[in-house]
Amino acid sequence: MAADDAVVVVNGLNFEQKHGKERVRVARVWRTKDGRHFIVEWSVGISLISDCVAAYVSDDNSEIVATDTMKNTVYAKAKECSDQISVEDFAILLAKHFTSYYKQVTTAVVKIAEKSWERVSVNGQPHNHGFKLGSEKHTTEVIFTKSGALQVSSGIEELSLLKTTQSGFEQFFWDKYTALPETRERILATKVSASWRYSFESVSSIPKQQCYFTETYLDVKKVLADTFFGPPKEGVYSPSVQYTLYEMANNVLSRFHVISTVRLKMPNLHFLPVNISTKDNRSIVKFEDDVYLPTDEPHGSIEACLSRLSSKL
Ligand SMILES: O=c1[nH]c(=O)c2[nH]c(=O)[nH]c2[nH]1
Repeated sequence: MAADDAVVVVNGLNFEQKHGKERVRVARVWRTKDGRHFIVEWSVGISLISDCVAAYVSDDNSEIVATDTMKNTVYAKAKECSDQISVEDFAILLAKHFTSYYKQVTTAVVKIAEKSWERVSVNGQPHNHGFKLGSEKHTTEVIFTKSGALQVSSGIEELSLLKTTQSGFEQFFWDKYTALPETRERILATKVSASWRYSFESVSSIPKQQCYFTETYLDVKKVLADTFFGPPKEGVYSPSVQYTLYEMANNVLSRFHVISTVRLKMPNLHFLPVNISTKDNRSIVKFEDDVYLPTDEPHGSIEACLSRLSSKL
């Protein structure tokens, strides 16, 4: 748990607790006067560290903020947001509310995942109120304490990326169990999970721009994808998932000074060459960098965290 003050001694033992509500689903639509609509769909998780030890050790529930109340608060606060708000700002708004409204709450942890509803175009024109779902999710985690200490992280889940060439894997450690052939030509496919921590330590240090976090999210996503793919014509050679992951993380830290830590998880989703031959060695399908068997079981799992020397992990 985040705060040291969450640990108390009960009957000679250390005790820490928190409670909250998970997967509170809410969608919020904003409508402009000229008929253009905007929508977000969020799944909200709230966890409160509060002084309600009495409820654990006796039948005294008097200090419990009911998780049903937390759920209702999500809808009430969404209603109050008359202007479009980023998922990070909504998480901050909720966390600030819980820590200021309830004297017994010392820390609020709010996690939200936003679905990627994207405006559709019809006949080349952006539609006023039509949206389609992209595959990746925009996530955030906000930790806010009563004293005003803030941590904001954002992330991407399920960002599927694939390139059909400019990837290889050679000169890896060789032992009696190694069978994998070396290659300079393979498909590189992954489903990126990324999370990054902002260096802001209080609400007042966040830039005032309305959709600051949404824009930064889109910019980080672009840096991650552009680094993975390289320039449009020639691409960029990847000698391993590890190398490409490091380049992606490093580019995020060098482009965004407000980000102190970036964590990346990139499964290696194998596309296996297809070679089929008969018993008497007649080839039915001969692999010529064209027919693959896509598989995600098993898959390689590669993850790393890169942070500035000055940052707290
Ligand atoms: O880029 C890769 N990294 C690995 O660690 C690995 N291991 C493996 O079998 N293939 C690959 N590819």
